[in-house]
Amino acid sequence: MEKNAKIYVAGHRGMVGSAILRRLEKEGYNNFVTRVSSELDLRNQAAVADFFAAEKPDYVVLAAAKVGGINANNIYRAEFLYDNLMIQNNVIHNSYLNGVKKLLFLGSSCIYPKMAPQPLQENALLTGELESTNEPYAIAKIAGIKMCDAYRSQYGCNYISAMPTNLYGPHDNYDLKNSHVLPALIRKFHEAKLQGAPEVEVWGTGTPRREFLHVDDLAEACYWLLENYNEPGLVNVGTGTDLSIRELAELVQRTVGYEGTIRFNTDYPDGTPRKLMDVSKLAEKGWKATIGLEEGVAAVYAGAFEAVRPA
Ligand SMILES: NC(=O)c1ccc[n+]([C@@H]2O[C@H](COP(=O)([O-])OP(=O)(O)OC[C@H]3O[C@@H](n4cnc5c(N)ncnc54)[C@H](OP(=O)(O)O)[C@@H]3O)[C@@H](O)[C@H]2O)c1
Ligand SMILES: C[C@@H]1O[C@H](OP(=O)(O)OP(=O)(O)OC[C@H]2O[C@@H](n3cnc4c(=O)[nH]c(N)nc43)[C@H](O)[C@@H]2O)[C@@H](O)[C@H](O)[C@@H]1O
Repeated sequence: MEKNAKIYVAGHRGMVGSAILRRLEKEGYNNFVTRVSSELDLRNQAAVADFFAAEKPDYVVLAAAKVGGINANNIYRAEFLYDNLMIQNNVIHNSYLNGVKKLLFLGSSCIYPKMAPQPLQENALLTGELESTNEPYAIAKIAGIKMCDAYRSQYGCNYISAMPTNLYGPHDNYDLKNSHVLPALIRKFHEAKLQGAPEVEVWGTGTPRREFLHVDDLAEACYWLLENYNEPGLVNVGTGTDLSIRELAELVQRTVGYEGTIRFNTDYPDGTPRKLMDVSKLAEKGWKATIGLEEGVAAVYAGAFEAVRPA
């Protein structure tokens, strides 16, 4: 990308968008256009059309989305489908109408079938049933991938799709009802330690396995993709290693220094048993994650994670 190119980072205030913005600023890019959702609701087709016509960005990072953990996905099924479809359709279509040179779309590892062979390869997409708890969100993300490819096929748009695994890092969401597991556990153990609580509740059985990538590693991968990757289809972005939720809880317990007990509440769903991604496609092109989980969680905790965001 040209150093003076105008880059629109949609969702720049979120965990991923802010990490990508930090990475691009570090590289010397300084011609950004951003909007918070109260200024520009990306579900609003007319507002997005006016925004793109006025700003005409050269590049777009689409990191705006309705995002949440297993509980939020399972409860707000309509919002996860509607919001994400509207955001994607409006940003991708108006990028095309306004001649955006390249767009990076962010999907998620939940797009793969619940029981697909592990580690998950990109060609597993649409080969089986999805996990029910986040099917609406996954369907929206799959639509985004297919839309990028359809606009490449019909209009020659260079729109690429990256599939990150579960992420964590600065500006994560710590709302205990709607967040992902890692920020939730960091907050739960932290508050239990402060309050001297005898136990911490962990959802599910503790047996599912998850892969966790620090968001600064993701931002590095996204920068590489923006500079070097111009192919249709999708590319997994992860660490290539996973652990059980029980092991994760014990890791966070050690990091926080909490000495009480862990209680598993199976009233909550486990979700997908495992979703370890095959990261060889990006590894063959020279990118690998560098931040280990123990180190990353310690850094997040030491950063005295931000106040809980409004629900
Ligand atoms: N977190 C993960 O574990 C994870 C894993 C895989 C993939 N991803 C993907 O990464 C991307 C970003 O996720 P994240 O974790 O950074 O989420 P996040 O912290 O919740 O940030 C989402 C951003 O989207 C913006 N947004 C939401 N609805 C909007 C609307 N109607 N109009 C305009 N902006 C809107 C928000 O803007 P405001 O702040 O201005 O309200 C927010 O900054 C998403 O595509 C997500 O699917 C995330
Ligand atoms: C990357 C994201 O993965 C998401 O799936 P997924 O990893 O199961 O979403 P998480 O909410 O991170 O849950 C991962 C696992 O951690 C368990 N878990 C244990 N304690 C907690 C807790 O306190 N909070 C939460 N949230 N989970 C907890 C949860 O039951 C599940 O088995 C998708 O729903 C999203 O759409 C997105 O794709």
